[in-house]
Amino acid sequence: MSKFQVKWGILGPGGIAQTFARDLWVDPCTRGVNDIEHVVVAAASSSSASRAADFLKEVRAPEAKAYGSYKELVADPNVDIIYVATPHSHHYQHAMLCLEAGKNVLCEKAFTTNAKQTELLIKKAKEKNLFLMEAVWTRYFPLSIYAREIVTSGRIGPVQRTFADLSFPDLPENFDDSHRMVNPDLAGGALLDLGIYALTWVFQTLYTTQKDPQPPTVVSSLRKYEKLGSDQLTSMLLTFPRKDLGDAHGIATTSLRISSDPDSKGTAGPSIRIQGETGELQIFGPAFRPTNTRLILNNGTVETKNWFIPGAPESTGWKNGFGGNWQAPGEGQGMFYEADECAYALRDGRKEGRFESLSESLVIMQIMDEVRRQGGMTYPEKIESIEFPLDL
Ligand SMILES: NC(=O)C1=CN([C@@H]2O[C@H](COP(=O)(O)OP(=O)(O)OC[C@H]3O[C@@H](n4cnc5c(N)ncnc54)[C@H](OP(=O)(O)O)[C@@H]3O)[C@@H](O)[C@H]2O)C=CC1
Ligand SMILES: O=C1OC[C@@H](O)[C@H](O)[C@H]1O
Repeated sequence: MSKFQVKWGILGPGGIAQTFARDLWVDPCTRGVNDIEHVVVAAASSSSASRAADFLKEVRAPEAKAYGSYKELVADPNVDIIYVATPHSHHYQHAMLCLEAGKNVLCEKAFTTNAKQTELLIKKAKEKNLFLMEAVWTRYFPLSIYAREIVTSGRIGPVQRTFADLSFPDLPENFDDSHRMVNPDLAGGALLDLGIYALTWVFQTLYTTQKDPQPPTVVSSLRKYEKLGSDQLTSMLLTFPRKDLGDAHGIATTSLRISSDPDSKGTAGPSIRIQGETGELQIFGPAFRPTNTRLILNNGTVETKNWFIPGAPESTGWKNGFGGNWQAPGEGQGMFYEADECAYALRDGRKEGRFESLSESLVIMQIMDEVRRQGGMTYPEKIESIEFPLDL
């Protein structure tokens, strides 16, 4: 059988771009995907072509084109789709650059700095008939597909409440003031970086899976990192209106000061609890890359599952410093699941991802705008701007 090949360009050769490109290298057959293949054909650094070339060597794509500017990358006719992996402050400018040049885009989370920017990217993608997807990779995991099926199958009854947390004890020592995780110039803070995953679980279970989903309301509390003004502790209570079932509640929390998993052994219990009238589904592991589930029904049934993420057989495992990015030997990171989704969309002519529509991404950005408004957290005007092009 001939395979559908996707030619990737990487924009911004930083930490996550490296993880993503390593995952593209994993043979799709190891996850039962036999009809597509991924190849990295180009990468661009905003500072130098040699940085892009070093990156390409690291990710085992030494033959790919290395560019010293993003403009050159978007003009490369050999590239099918561009993975935008710069800080979220810059996603609007960089994704718009790609779309204007006629490229399909997978853009890292958070989609943009604010909802207006997301809205304009969606408008541009539609106008140009291009594929656009926010890289909320967790949505494409087999574990997430299972969780959504548990909800839609009715096995736990109508879901009344979902709790989800993603917190890491990184402050004050792990990030200097210029780090993208805290620097307001790079749209830093817990909410846009980590809180989006807690919101992902709340939305997957109370919005994506509903027949006629309505945007929720939110009340929230946000504590700033005194030094810089970005958020370090944010808690959100969302109310999802439902016609026949009554309101459901989602509680999404995030922090850069405390941990979802203080002993790194899971002793603290599930990071996500999806609670229905006849049972609950618990999800274990960091909310962005969970690996275990436990279904507990009111009738006493308990079903536990491990969701191994297959990688290159020779992979010896690795850990990349902060934020719980690790892989056990033989594991992949799991970013290839979202890459596969992009491949199938390009092959089949779809313009958005199946498990998070662009309109849902927009609703989530609107919620994060509202949480920032309630907490009085603003970013510098230049990164909130909708002007394009703008040299940030
Ligand atoms: N899905 C996931 O699991 C993860 C997603 N992310 C997301 O990916 C994005 C990037 O994060 P991460 O890879 O950790 O960031 P890094 O700082 O490691 O890399 C970002 C890259 O963007 C480029 N860049 C362009 N302009 C700037 C600028 N003004 N300041 C800093 N870098 C710039 C740089 O490459 P150059 O200038 O050479 O082009 C840099 O290498 C974020 O939006 C983050 O939310 C991050 C970690 C995990
Ligand atoms: O998206 C992410 O997921 C993993 C975290 O470690 C990282 O900080 C974040 O950007």
